[in-house]
Amino acid sequence: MNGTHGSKTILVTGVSKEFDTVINGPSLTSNQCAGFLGSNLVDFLLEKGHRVIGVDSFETGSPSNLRHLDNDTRFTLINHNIQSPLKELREIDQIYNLACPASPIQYQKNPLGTLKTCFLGTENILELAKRRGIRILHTSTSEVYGDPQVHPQPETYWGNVNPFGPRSCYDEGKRVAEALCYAYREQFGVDIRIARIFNTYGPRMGAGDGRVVSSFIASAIADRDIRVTGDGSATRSFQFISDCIEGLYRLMNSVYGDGPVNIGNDAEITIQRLAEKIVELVAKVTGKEKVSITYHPRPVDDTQVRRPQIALAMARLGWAPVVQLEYGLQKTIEWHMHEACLS
Ligand SMILES: O=C(O)[C@H]1O[C@H](OP(=O)(O)OP(=O)(O)OC[C@H]2O[C@@H](n3ccc(=O)[nH]c3=O)[C@H](O)[C@@H]2O)[C@H](O)[C@@H](O)[C@@H]1O
Repeated sequence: MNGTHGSKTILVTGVSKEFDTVINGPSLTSNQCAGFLGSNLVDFLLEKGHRVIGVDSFETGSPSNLRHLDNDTRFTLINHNIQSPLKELREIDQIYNLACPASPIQYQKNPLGTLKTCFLGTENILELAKRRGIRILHTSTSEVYGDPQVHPQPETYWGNVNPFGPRSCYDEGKRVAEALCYAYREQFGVDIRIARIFNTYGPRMGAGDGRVVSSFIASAIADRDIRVTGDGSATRSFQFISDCIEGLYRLMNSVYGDGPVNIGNDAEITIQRLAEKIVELVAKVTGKEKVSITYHPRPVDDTQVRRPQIALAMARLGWAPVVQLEYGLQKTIEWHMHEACLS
C-alpha cells in the first residue's frame, strides 16, 4: 500500500441518491449517479480522516442521503454536472470518478446522457487530474465484458458487447471511458486506477433503483410478487457494498496502475435462487406470508452469466470480499424496512 497515511482532500463524483425521482421524473439527468456507491464512499473516507468534496448535479432532487453530513465541515458538496469542465480545485489530492447511472432501467432512460457522462464527464475529470498532477480512480463495470463467452471473467477478457442495442449506451460508454483513461495515461502520464465493479448491493440502493436485489427486497416487504425477468437461470455474483468500498480504497492507494482490476464477489448464484432466498428472509424478518415469484420477458441483451475472477485484486491489493450473501441480504432488508417505515 502506498500513500494511505495522512489526511487528504478527495474529490468524489456522483454522490447523491434520488432513485425514485430519477425513475418517476421527467428525465434522467446524465450526471445523476444513483449515489449508492458515492454516498457510502464519502462516509468511509470521512471515517478514515480525510476531507471530501462531493460533486453531483442534483437536477432531479435534493441530496437526502447526505443530510447527515450537513454540519460536517470536512465535507463540501458542489452542484455541478461533470459533462461541463470543473473549475480549478487547487486543494484536491485524489479523485474517485463514480458519476454515472448504473441501473439498466436508469441508464437506458437517457442513453445520450449516459454516453455523455461516460465520455465528456470522464474526459473532464481526467483533465482535472492532469492539470493537478493527481491520481484518479475511475469506476468501470463488469458490463464491459458484455454477455461473456469466457466464464468466470478475468481482466484479460475483451468481452462480448453489442454496440448497437439498448445497453450499448452504458456498455460502450464505460468501454470508451476506460480507453480515455488509457489514452490520458499514455499521452499525458496521468496516474490512473480502474476498478471493474461487479454487481453490488446493500443499504442506500433505493427501492426504486431497479436493480435486482433492491427490487426483490422492496417487493417482498410490500407484499408484492417478486418479478423475475427471464426464467431465473441467469446468474450473478453479488458483492456487499462494504466489500466494494474497501476494494476501491485499496486500489486507489495501491502501487498497481497497470490496468483494470475486477472488484466483485466470486460466489455465483442464479436469479431464481436469489429470489427464493429473499422470499424466505423477508418472511422470517416480517413474520408475514411468503410472497410469490412471477416470471416476465427477459430484457434485450440481458447478460446470462457473470462471475469475476478476483485473483488480481487478491494478489495486488491484498483484498477479497468478506461479507456472505445471507448476512448482506439481512442488513439490506433491515435498511429497506427502516426506509419503508419512514416513508
Ligand atoms: O448491480 C450492479 O452492480 C450492476 O447492475 C447492472 O447489471 P445487471 O447485472 O443487469 O443488473 P440487474 O438489473 O440487477 O439484473 C440482474 C439480473 O436480474 C434480473 N432482474 C432484474 C431486476 C428485476 O426486477 N428482476 C430480475 O429478474 C435481470 O434480468 C438480470 O438477469 C449494471 O448494468 C451494472 O453496471 C452494474 O454493475
